[in-house]
Amino acid sequence: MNVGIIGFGKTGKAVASVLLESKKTKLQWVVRRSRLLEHRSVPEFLGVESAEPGCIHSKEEFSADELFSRFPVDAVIDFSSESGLEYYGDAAADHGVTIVSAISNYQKTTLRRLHKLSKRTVVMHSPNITVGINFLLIAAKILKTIAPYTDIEVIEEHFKMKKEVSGTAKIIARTLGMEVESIKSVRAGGIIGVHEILFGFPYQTVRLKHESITREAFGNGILFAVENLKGKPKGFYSMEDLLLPYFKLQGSGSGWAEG
Ligand SMILES: NC(=O)C1=CN([C@@H]2O[C@H](COP(=O)(O)OP(=O)(O)OC[C@H]3O[C@@H](n4cnc5c(N)ncnc54)[C@H](O)[C@@H]3O)[C@@H](O)[C@H]2O)C=CC1
Ligand SMILES: O=C(O)C1=N[C@H](C(=O)O)C[C@H](O)C1
Repeated sequence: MNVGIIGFGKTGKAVASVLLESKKTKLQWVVRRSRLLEHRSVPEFLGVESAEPGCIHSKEEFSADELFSRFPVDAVIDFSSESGLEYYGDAAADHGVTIVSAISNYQKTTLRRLHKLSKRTVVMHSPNITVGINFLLIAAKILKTIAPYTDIEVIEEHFKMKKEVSGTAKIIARTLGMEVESIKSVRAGGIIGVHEILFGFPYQTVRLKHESITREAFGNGILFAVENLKGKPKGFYSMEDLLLPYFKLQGSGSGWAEG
């Protein structure tokens, strides 16, 4: 699958390195704000051997329409910022390019715009694209259904410079019917991303916890997403939509629960 990345910052670089290593994707280009490194290649920048072009472009160089026409991709992956969609959204829909947006904190208006684009192409949005956190979210929903009486706390930990409350934590809180103001945030050092959902039962505590050890974890999530979006009809998808089919365990089951 031919892919392009918008945003070549902390996470875009890590995701690009994972995509270059994968045989499932071919990195055609990355688009960044600055003209620095223009026309160099991501493999060269990362110092890795790769036959993939991974050409570095600045958003000033081409319109997105020109970019998709000259360097076609099957999917565009967004690790830029809220404003990234303005640059590529319409052109992606015009060219039938799948949109995978990983922007964690969208304003309502931008989210509505993304939904509108999903009428014209496949769109996936995930504020946290790791398989682990989305599995946790499904597990938390199940546990809350089993034990609606528990006290629940959502704790998120990130690197010192992250200003906003994590988009992941907000989705978790909203999914569990909690106020986003109740989220506990820790900012320290270079923590990549930790999310914990604590269920306080009367005589026990259940902690569902996920830790992104390096930003390459998000690259693995992207690989899962593009693989599972293949062949999907136009529409709006979350990582949960892609994970749920895997919850139907095959066979009679051989777990310990059968005693
Ligand atoms: N969904 C997920 O799993 C994850 C989401 N994120 C989100 O991804 C975004 C980027 O995170 P970081 O890489 O840590 O930030 P960063 O600030 O290190 O990198 C963002 C890059 O995108 C560029 N950029 C911003 N707006 C742009 C535009 N309109 N066009 C082209 N380039 C643009 C910036 O110049 C910068 O180089 C944030 O919203 C963050 O919350 C980050 C990690 C995981
Ligand atoms: O900014 C980040 O880095 C991350 N942001 C996402 C969020 O805000 O939820 C996801 C991940 O935790 C890393």
